[in-house]
Formats: sequence, C-alpha cells, structure tokens
Amino acid sequence: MEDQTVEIQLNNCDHTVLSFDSIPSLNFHSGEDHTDSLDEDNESNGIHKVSSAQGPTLPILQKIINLSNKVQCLKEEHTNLSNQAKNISTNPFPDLDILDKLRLLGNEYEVLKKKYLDEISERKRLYNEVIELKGNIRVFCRCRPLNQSEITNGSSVVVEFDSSLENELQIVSADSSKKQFKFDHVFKPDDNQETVFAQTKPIVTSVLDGFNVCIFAYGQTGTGKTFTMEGNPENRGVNYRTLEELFRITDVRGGVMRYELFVSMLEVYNEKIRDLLVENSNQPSKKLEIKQAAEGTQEVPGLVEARVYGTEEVWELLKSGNRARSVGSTSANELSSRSHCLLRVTVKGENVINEQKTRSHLWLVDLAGSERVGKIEVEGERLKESQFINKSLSALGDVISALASKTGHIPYRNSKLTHMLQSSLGGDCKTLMFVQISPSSADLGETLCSLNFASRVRGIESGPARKQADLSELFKYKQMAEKLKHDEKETRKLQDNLQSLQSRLVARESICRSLQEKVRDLENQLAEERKSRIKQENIAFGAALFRQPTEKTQTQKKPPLGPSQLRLPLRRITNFLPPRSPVPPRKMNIPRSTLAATEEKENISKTTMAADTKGLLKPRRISIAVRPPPTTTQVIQPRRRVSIATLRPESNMTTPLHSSVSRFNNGGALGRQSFGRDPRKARYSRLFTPLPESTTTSERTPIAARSSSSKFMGSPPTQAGSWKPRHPTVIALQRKSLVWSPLKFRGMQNCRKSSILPSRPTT
Ligand SMILES: Nc1ncnc2c1ncn2[C@@H]1O[C@H](COP(=O)(O)OP(=O)(O)OP(=O)(O)O)[C@@H](O)[C@H]1O
Repeated sequence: MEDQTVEIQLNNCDHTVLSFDSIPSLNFHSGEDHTDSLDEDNESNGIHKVSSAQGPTLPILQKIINLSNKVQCLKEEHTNLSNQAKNISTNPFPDLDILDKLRLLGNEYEVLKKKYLDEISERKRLYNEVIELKGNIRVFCRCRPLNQSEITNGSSVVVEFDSSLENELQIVSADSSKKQFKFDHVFKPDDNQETVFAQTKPIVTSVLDGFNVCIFAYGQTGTGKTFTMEGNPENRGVNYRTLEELFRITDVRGGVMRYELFVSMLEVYNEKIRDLLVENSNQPSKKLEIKQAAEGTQEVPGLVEARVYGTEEVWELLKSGNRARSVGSTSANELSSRSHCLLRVTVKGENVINEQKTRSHLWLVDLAGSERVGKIEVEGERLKESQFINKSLSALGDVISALASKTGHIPYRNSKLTHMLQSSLGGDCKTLMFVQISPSSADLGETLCSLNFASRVRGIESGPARKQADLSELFKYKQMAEKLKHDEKETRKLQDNLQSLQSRLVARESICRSLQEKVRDLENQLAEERKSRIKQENIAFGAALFRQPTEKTQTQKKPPLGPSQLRLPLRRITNFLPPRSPVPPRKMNIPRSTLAATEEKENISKTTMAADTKGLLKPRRISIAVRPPPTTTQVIQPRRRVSIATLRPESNMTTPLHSSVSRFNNGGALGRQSFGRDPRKARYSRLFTPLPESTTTSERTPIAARSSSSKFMGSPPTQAGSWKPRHPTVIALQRKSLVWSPLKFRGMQNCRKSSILPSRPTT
C-alpha cells in the first residue's frame, strides 16, 4: 500500500500534513452535526479549529472534531454544575425540601441507632448466655504428640481418644484399666494451633464486651504449656492469636466502639514479681507488689503497661518478654519455664453512641511445670524453684477447690499467683484452663494427677459472669456519691438549725403576743381605775361645793378643771420620791433668826395638824413635775411629774386640803386667800416653793421665778448667793431639775412645808 498524505488546514497554521500508512475509509460529512467548525473557545483551549467546509474530512479528523464537541459539552455541563454549586454554597438556607429530607433522615438515623444498640446488647447477652451454658470455667485438654526422645525410648501411648465419644479421653493404666475423663474440649496430638484457638476465641473476645477473662495452661513440665500459649513463629500460640483477634474485632466495631489495648508482661519467680517489659533487663529489677486498688481490683503499681496498636508490635513485645523470662534446663525439658508467666491485656472500651465505658483484663498465663521434685532430679537452685512452683500451684489448687466447694473464704492470698488472679478467678469472670498432658506411659502418674485436678476445676459451678464497668469511672462515681451524701448531711443539719430557729422565733413571737395582750389588759385596767377615781373625785368635789356656797360662787367664776385635767393621787408610784438630802439642813448658811422663825412655824403647824388629824392621817401624794437635767446630747423631753407621798387628813370628805390648809392659813393671809379661792389648787399644787424669806419672788410661778434668775434653782440675786435652801427635800429636788406643776399656786410658802415635805428630825 502506498503512502497517502492528507493535508489539513488549520486556522492558525498554514497547513498540517498528516501522513498515514493507509486511509482505509474516508468519511465525508456535509458539515452538519459534529463536523461543524469549532468555535473560538476551542482555539483558545489549544484545540484547533477544523473546518470541513473546504472538503471531506478524514476519520481521525472526524474523531478530533467529535471529541472537541464532547469537550465543549462537558465544559458547558461543568459550568452549569459550578454555578449550581456556587448557588448552594452561597445560599445559607437550603431548600425546605432538603431540610425536610434531612429531618426525616435524622429521625431514621436515631431509630436505626437505637435498634442497633438494642441489637448489640442482645447479641452480647446471647453470646454471654452461650458461654455461660458452656460454663464460665471451662477446661480444655490438650495432649501433645510423643516427642523424639519418647519415641526413641519406646514409650507407649496411654491416652486414647474415642471418636464416638466427643470431648472425652481415656487413660489406659498399666493394668489395662481405663479411666475416662470428660472436658469441654479435647485436643488430640495432631490438632494444630489454629484448631485450638478456634475453640478459645469465643472466650477471649468476651474481654471486648467488658468481661474479665483468664486463660491458663496447667500441666507437667514439657507437656506443651508454653507451646500452646506462646507457640513459635511457625505455630503462633494463643497469646499472639488472641491479640490478633482483638485487633481484628476492634477494627470491625470501630464505628460503634472505641478501644484501647494495653499489654503488661510479668513473671512470678520464687514468689517474686518481675516485670518482663522493663527496657533494661540487666539492671536489678525493682520490687513489685500487689496492691488492692480503691475499686477493689488487684493492681501492681509500677508495672509497665504498653499501649499496643498492631499485631507486629505485639509480637515484638511478646518476644522481648519471653527473652527476659527465667528459664532453666531440667531433665524433663531443656528449656523449662521456671516461673509463671503472665501476660495481661487491658482493654478500655467506650461506646461512641451512648458513651458507656468498660475496662477489663484478659490474663494469659503460662504456668510453671507441675513436676514432682523427686522425678525430675533437681537440686540446689532448681530445687528451690521447684518448691516455690509447687507451692504456688498447690495454692491455685486450693483456690479452685474452695471455689468448687463454694466455701465462704477463698484463699487467694496464699500465693502471689492466686492473689494476682483474684479478680479473674471465680464467679464474676470467665476462666479457661488448658490441661496439658503427655501421651507417654512414662508420665502416666503425672498425667492422672493433672487430669484429676482439671476435673475438679471443671466441676466448679460458677455464677453468671458480671460485666466489668470501668472501675476508675465507678470509683469516681462512688466518690461523687459520697460527696453528695456528705452534702446532704450538711444540708440536713442546716435545715434542722433553721427549723429550731424558726420554732424559737415562733415561741418568741407568741411570748411577745401574750406580753402585748397583758400590756393591753393593764392599760384597760388603768383606764378603768382612772375612770373610777375621777368619778370618786367628782363626787367628792361636788359634795365640797355643796357645803361651801361661797367657795362655790368663787369656783363658778372660774370653773374647775375637767376630770381629765385633775391630778389624782397616785398611791403606787413612789419611785420618784426624792431621797432625803444627806446634807443636814442646819448646816445651811441661813440666818439664825430666820431659821428659828421658820422652825417655830413648822412646829406650830405640826402641832396643829397633829391635833386635828390624829388618827385620820392617810398617806397621800402630791404630784411634782420633774424635768430631767438638760444635757448637751439629750433630746429635750416633755416635762414629767413625780408624786410625793404626804400625810393628809381626809375628814369630812371636803376638798382634801381644805381643812388643814385653812388652819395653816392662820399664819399667812396669802395662803388663806389662795386656798379659799380654789381648793383644787390646794390639793394638786401643794408644791414645793422656796423658803419664806423671798416673799416677793414666791408670788410668781416657779417657772416664772426660774426664768428670771430663780431663787429656787440658784441664789436670789438680791441676796448675792447668801440664800441657800434649808429643807432636805428642797436640797434633794434641787439636785434634780424640777418643774412646777402647771397648776399655778401662790402663797403656799408658809403652810406648804409642813404638809408636803417629810418632817425633819427635830433637833
Ligand atoms: N502440640 C504440640 N505439637 C508439637 N510440639 C509440641 C506440642 N506441645 C509441645 N510441643 C513441644 O514440646 C516441647 C516442650 O514444650 P513446652 O516447652 O511448651 O512445654 P512446657 O509445658 O511449657 O514445659 P515447661 O513447663 O518446662 O516450661 C517443645 O519443644 C514443644 O515444641
């Protein structure tokens, strides 16, 4: 075929020459559809405009044109979508339809979430039920194959497996008798690691549901305990496979649960705990002790807890831990474990939907061999090790026996091993025991011992396993509850206090009320008494007026004070009576002649009164207004009155003072005039006045007298300080601020002394 050349003219090029080996077919288009000329956009995008107008187009050219058109279409679509996206992003309020749909989806999501959670819990429950039906303490028996030396020695096999009897084995004794043992599962010598783990898996994964799990391998030295638990790189054991499975499940449950896995590795060697994950194992290991945490679990403070994220990491850890383990050579096993090796996997789980937290432990224990000391021919250090091993295994046996017989006390603390496993052995956890046996007739006795022990363990009826909440969380809640309790106690105390205060307040209020009532009663009584006294007074006053018409006339000129204004004798009030002046009146600076005259008058009046009123004297009172002495800070008080008791004759029921005053007035015209004019005044205004010398000032009212350099309150100005009161009451009253009774009373100087003032002792 000869070469053909097609010349294509592009817009910006002069000519493009395309060479083909052959042109199989030429597809000519009339210029419609895809063969139309491309627009300028194509040109700008590097796509050359191709026109078919000039002639028929080649298939390749046609393809280019078609593709260009497709690109154009896609570009348009892209522009449209971009615009739509822009609209959606710029519009903060999506369509109502979208909102409705979102709401519906949200509701649906909630329903599904709830259903899912229900399903999860149901799955867990059923799963746990299955495990419980199988038994929380389960025993698997594994028999290893005859090893090379046994084969060489020609040892016979004493363990028989009947295929018709599932999970059972028979031990053929030397006398051909068979002893049958039944376990939860029996692994034959040819069962590989995978088969073993397939049966183990369901229990192991319980730890992810929050249950404590303990798996331990028990058996004679060299029976394959370490092989089962650890395995080797070709045949990895339960430990590695368990962690592998845990990682797998945590990945599967990742959407619902968040898990954190931690690994610790330790050994109990000669009753000492040794951390197998410490970085520098050459250094003397620090002493580790088992402590009971506040939550009630057994913890080993200072134990390394390595967070693990993947199987490879786990394998490295297990390898380094195993390297640090105490091993030694015995006649039974070249690399015999001389300690109990414990791998602890701590699983912290959190449900991302309901935030429920769990914290559980999985113990994977490779026990030291339960060999008989005599049999394995050990001595020295090995013998000591064997003794410790046997002691701790015997303690484990005791614990299991106690659990089996359901005794109250379980001797967990008899060994470090059982103490450490306390929270994972017993009722509230799942336990799996591998009893490892040898098929060799040489180990028959040991095999029987191990199988008997395992049978006892299997016989334990443990209660239902309890799900382990995160105990640190539990402790936190416990503390919160305690604080709440304390606060409640305090609140109760405060409430009690408040109540007692309230009751006291109520009691005081009632006392106050009763006192108020008493005061009201007393006020009423007082008012009654006043009324009756006024009545009596009025009667007495009326009678006096009736007997003395002249006086009545005078009284009518100036009407008597109303009953309310009358000052009644107050018999009970004596507190205001001023005490007798301690200053003897005789020592006053008064002229002797005046004093003598005064005394004479007093004596006369006393004698007269005594003669008239002998046997009729009754204690009476006369009111004296007392004003408290003004002080700079004191508020000015209204004037008050005091009553001074006197002895007054009350014969003939006349105006009380009338008769005596009339007699008195013999000595003074002023006095007579005054009493004769108004007997009321004589009665109520028997007030104390200055001594008789100052007759001019005595004419004035006491207030008036005081207002103009009073003689009563101080020395009369006329006598330039020579005047001093002599009467004791005067002296006493001078010490108080006295205000005269508002009832004016003049000219009583002479007669008053004998009636108002207490009688002075005669000298
Ligand atoms: N099921 C098995 N299949 C193949 N080999 C096994 C099996 N069980 C044990 N072995 C082999 O037997 C030997 C002893 O096993 P292993 O060390 O695990 O015994 P042990 O019980 O841990 O002994 P010790 O108590 O002394 O540590 C190992 O070499 C191991 O590989």
